[in-house]
Amino acid sequence: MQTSKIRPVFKYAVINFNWFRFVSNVNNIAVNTSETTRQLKSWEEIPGPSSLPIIGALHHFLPNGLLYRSEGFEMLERLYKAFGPIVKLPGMFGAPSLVLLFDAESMAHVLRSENWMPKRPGFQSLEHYRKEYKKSDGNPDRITGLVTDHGEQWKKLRSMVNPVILQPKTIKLYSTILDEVAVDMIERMRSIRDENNMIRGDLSEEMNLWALESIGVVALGGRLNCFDPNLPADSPVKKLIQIVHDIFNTANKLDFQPSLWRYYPTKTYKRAMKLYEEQENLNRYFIKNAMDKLQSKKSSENEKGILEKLLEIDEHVAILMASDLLFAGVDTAAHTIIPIFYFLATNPEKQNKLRDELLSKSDKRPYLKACIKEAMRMMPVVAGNMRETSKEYNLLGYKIPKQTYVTFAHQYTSMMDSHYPRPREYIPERWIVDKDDPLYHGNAHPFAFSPFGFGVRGCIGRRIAELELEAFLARVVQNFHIEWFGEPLKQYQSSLNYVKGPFNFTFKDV
Ligand code: HEM
Repeated sequence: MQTSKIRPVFKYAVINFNWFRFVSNVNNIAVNTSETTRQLKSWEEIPGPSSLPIIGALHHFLPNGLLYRSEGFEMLERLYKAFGPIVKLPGMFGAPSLVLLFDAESMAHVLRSENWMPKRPGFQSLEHYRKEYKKSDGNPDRITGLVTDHGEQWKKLRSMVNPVILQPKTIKLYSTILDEVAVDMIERMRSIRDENNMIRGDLSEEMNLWALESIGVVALGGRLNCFDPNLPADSPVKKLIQIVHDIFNTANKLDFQPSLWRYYPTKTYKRAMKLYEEQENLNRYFIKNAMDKLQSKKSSENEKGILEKLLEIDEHVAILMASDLLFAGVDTAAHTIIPIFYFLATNPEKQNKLRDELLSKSDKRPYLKACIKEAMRMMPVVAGNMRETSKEYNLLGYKIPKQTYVTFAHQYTSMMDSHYPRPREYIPERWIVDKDDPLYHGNAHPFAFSPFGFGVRGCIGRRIAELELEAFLARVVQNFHIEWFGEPLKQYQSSLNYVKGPFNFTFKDV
């Protein structure tokens, strides 16, 4: 029996078959005995892969099993086809189970009902590092970050930083500098192309450099010089990129797959603690440099950026947020832009249409936004989302206990033809056509596609990410005609959906 056959359903604060060590045992939960509740079908009756003692659902991953050699979208498809819109995924090795939803209305019900104090499970090992392993000031109520805090601590932090980070006026401040980053990246791409117009080396590494340089100007208020052609492999920026990537992968093993780290310090646990510490030290280095630069520069009130404004509120909060932005904003943006290139390369008429819009010099760029959205619908970097329920639910006639992990299969629902006609075709037009067009995106359930999450806990970096992607994509399409050859681009799953090479792109000057 190979545990490597256990593949995650989807992740990033998201989903997996096997990760549920910290949820209360569903059997211990008090059951509401109202008339309606009694009529509901029980937990045991929720359809899903059968579970055997101890090994749970592992046998489904073995040859002839339903989920054999499946992962990501394909695994979701098999589960949906076999069991329908609500699926119970049995836990393994004593871990609790989770409920997977393919029904957009049920997703809406849970997400809206949980929107007061939403709990998105995930990254428990990072939470453990920040709250227990470090024990830096012995204060259990100490705020540790948006990714790792829950309840009142999370709410306090989020309400402190929302007015700064979500403020359209503040975000707009970064449009010029993000465009400068994009222009510099175009230069770099030109300089590292080979005679066939392909990027030498690993394109995903290059896109990570672009993403870090972009988020660096936002989180730290200055350039990190990621595009320096002489950057050594052990430079702080390269180290940070590697560490962020390693953390997503290591956290995936600890937080989403069966692991005994809660009971004794496993090898992966020790590696994770080291990684978290290295990341903390690197962040400290970057933040200190940024703060030194700020001190030597006098800025006027209306020029203040995110770091300066957060520093005025609280230095601890400013440092935490800079760290979280550097963590959450690199791989996500890098592995979103590559699929966008891919869909434009494989749909040259759409690429030409986009270029026409960009060259028209109009201030409004609806097709640019539509091209980005459509790629995110088809190949999202975050496959879905999750909430831990704070109360009991009736979902599609089944009783869902309090403290259940409910996961939303957005990667799948955004590809259902009941929501998006011709779902496997890249049609950016669907996001801009009028209501009477059958492709009109408003015909889809509003919760079928949700790349940045939902509500008060939704992605705080959404506007920043959109601005970065728009600035860079515009420059790329203005400068290059992108082509693709060979097999279709594929994703592999870790905490995020990563695209994997070979990256058979050519970037020809237009
Ligand atoms: C295309 C890029 C991105 C995607 C698809 C994405 C997606 C998401 C999603 C799905 C969530 C969970 C939301 C929820 O639970 O409802 C999230 C949370 C978060 N994202 Fe992003 N994100 C992206 C880029 C960024 C960037 C650039 C930053 C930093 C500026 C960022 C910072 C965060 C943070 C800090 C959270 C946690 C928020 C909280 O729990 O309060 N993300 N993101």
